[in-house]
Amino acid sequence: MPESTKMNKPDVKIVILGDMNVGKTSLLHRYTERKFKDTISTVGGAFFLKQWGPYNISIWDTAGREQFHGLGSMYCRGAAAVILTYDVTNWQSYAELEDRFLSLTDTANPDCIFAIVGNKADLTDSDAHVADPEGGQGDGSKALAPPTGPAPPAALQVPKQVNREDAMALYARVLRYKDLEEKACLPAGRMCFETSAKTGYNVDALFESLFDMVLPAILKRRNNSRDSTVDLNTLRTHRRTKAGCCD
Ligand SMILES: Nc1nc2c(ncn2[C@@H]2O[C@H](COP(=O)(O)OP(=O)(O)OP(=O)(O)O)[C@@H](O)[C@H]2O)c(=O)[nH]1
Ligand SMILES: [Mg+2]
Repeated sequence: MPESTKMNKPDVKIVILGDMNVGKTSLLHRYTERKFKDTISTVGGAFFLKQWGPYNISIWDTAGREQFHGLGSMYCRGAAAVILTYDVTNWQSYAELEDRFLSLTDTANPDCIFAIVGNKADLTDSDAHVADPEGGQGDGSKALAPPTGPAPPAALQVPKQVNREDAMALYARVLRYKDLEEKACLPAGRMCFETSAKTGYNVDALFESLFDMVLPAILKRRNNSRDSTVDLNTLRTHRRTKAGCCD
């Protein structure tokens, strides 16, 4: 049975946002199916459930197309983590994150975690052209990802328009937008990733470090709901006592 059909209610939610064509769906395919396959532009949104230890994590893929923009804040409602994705060869896709997508995260959890992800690193970076040697099966087991051949000659590489420093600067601005103290948050170095859905470069590292980072949010939610649970036995005894006027 596929992993996604035997799952229960999700404990926590992660949302992938970003402009159309940056590779959001491809990142999710790469992680869940260990493949880079043809995609069609996402309509609305779709989600995948991942079991991580005893917890169920839902990962929401959203549509980057302008016409679906209004749905973004709905998908972000209650999110414990948001992945802001751009294409490293496209400056506009980076600029759009702040102009168009950041405000959608107003509905996320107050302690939501943000990751900034520059995808399509294989187009610019020969390291990213090599399949991720840590590539796992998506279930925690590790296997070598298929080789992807030699890196393209430098002349065929696309110029990189967005650098890691730009991503780290955006991370700092996101924290300011959220009114969060930089010192109290996870450091930019851990939250900015360059990935390639095509080769698998850094894809497991992205998703699996986020899964670990949202675990405290799950535990907090469980504790809160335990605190607000009413013990029916206590309540019944109390009611009976009151009704009988014996107290
Ligand atoms: N070279 C390269 N191409 C990629 C990569 N990721 C995605 N692509 C290509 O980029 C195009 C868009 O990929 P999608 O995953 O559909 O993009 P998306 O962000 O989901 O787009 P929307 O659903 O429209 O918001 C496709 O042609 C992919 O094959 C990557 O890491 N490297
Ligand atoms: Mg898509």
